[in-house]
Amino acid sequence: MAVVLSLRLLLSADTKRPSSSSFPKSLKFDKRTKTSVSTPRKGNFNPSHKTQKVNLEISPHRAVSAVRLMRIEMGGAFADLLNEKGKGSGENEMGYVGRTLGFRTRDLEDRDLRLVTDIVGGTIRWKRYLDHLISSLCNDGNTFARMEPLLLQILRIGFYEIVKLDMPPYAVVDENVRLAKVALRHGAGNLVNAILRKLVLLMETDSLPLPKLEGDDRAQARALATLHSHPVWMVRRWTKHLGQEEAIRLMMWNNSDPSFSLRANSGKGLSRADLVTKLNVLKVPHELSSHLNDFVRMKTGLQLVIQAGLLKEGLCSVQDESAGLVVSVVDPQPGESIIDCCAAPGGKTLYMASLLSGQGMVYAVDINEGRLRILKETAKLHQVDGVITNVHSDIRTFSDNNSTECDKVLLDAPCSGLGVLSKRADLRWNRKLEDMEQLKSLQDELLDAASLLVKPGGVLVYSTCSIDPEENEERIATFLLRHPEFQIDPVGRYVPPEFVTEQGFYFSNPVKHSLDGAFAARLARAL
Ligand SMILES: C[S@@+](CC[C@H](N)C(=O)[O-])C[C@H]1O[C@@H](n2cnc3c(N)ncnc32)[C@H](O)[C@@H]1O
Repeated sequence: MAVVLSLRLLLSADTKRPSSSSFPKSLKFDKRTKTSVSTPRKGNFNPSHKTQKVNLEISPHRAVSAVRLMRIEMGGAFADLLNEKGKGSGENEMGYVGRTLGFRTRDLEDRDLRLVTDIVGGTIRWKRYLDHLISSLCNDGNTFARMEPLLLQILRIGFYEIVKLDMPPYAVVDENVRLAKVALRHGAGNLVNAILRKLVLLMETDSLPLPKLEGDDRAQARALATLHSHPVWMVRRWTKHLGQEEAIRLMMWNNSDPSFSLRANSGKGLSRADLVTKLNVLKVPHELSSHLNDFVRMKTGLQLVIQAGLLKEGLCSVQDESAGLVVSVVDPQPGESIIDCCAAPGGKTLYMASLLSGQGMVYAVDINEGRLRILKETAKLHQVDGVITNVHSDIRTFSDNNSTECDKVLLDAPCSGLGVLSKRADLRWNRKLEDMEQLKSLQDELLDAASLLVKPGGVLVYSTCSIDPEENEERIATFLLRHPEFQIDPVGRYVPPEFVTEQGFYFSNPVKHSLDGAFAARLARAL
């Protein structure tokens, strides 16, 4: 469900991009800084597509991937959107190609869509690594620095297909050259040809120009950042906290294909056994979660689940087990009152509500009205709206103005998301080191506000989808200094022992548990 929720969020975000009048109908990209892409509109929205040129020589997945990558880089699209789309997504994507490049290709088939998903996600993840190779193979530094955006995306796609997807190299060269010639101009095609052929030769002699892991810590961090395609600051941080070997394993996890979990929605009367039957009919390979009764894990087949309408009908949600285990830490019981302080888009609220068996109340507070609206609609769809009250507010104002005290309070705080980089392909490039300080002081403020809403004898759960100790253990340590009325309630009674840290916190480690990274502390307020 989180996926469906975010899809809807993303689509609504898409529609809020600058008006189409500011963009030409189709364009050639001159300078990287001046690039624009045509503005998305809702639905199958390109009435003029029948009159647009159709170029059957260009492979649809490459044209769509190139345009999609351009849009992501411009902030006009989200990297994981394609994972989330069902019927009609091919037509929408081709609409963007038509308006951006001025021609369409043949329609996308399901296989093409899967390729687009792989190529877009992979090209984004491997951006630093690919750019290192591309710039090394350009004749001079200026060629790369001044490369127009569409040309760069075509080259990245070609490099990714050859180096990481192991696709037949000369077919990749031909197809990407053709795309550059048709979408840009003849000379661009020649450049793509020259650079990709150099790459193929280097691959054949196993002599890619990659940095060596040598020199001082900084030099090694830079080399690792290129070899595993992450920002240098993340590598330095993880090397410091985890050691180099573990940091490398983490980066390898972040670069691997994400797996997904589905939660059977008991609120709608669907048991996990019912969900398994449906997945078997769809021939989606899956396994039962060994940690959570309502969850199944799957590596592939999400598109099939979406196309079959299971998410749209509210029968199940896409939710990582690591998030489900945070709810286990809260341990909602029928009859309880629970405040979810940062609730939207509602993954945890909805799961908690489904565990209340119709008795009790989850107050879902969020500062973001749009996201909260989605939570409200999904709660209705999931038939758990009877036990959810939506509150649009900043939790700091809410706790100042309300004397409410509840049995349990969940603060699923805004965080760096460093635990979910395998699912969020572009997040590593958007997150900056400076964000960490701001996030930490926001987390402290939200913790203080949330603590006021816990009744004496009640429980406060602080959680993040970060693996960074400064956002996790450190925030709790400083909170406990400010709030001696709280103490750690070890989570061993609520989650399997492999997730319990020495201090009694819940921690899912992507490398160790093959789940997203997540943290939760359960804090009991004195009577
Ligand atoms: C990590 S997300 C929550 C995800 C959610 N718990 C779930 O499981 O789907 C953080 C949320 O905090 C909200 N938020 C940020 N600052 C807030 C504040 N001061 N008061 C209330 N909500 C806030 C954001 O709008 C965002 O929806």
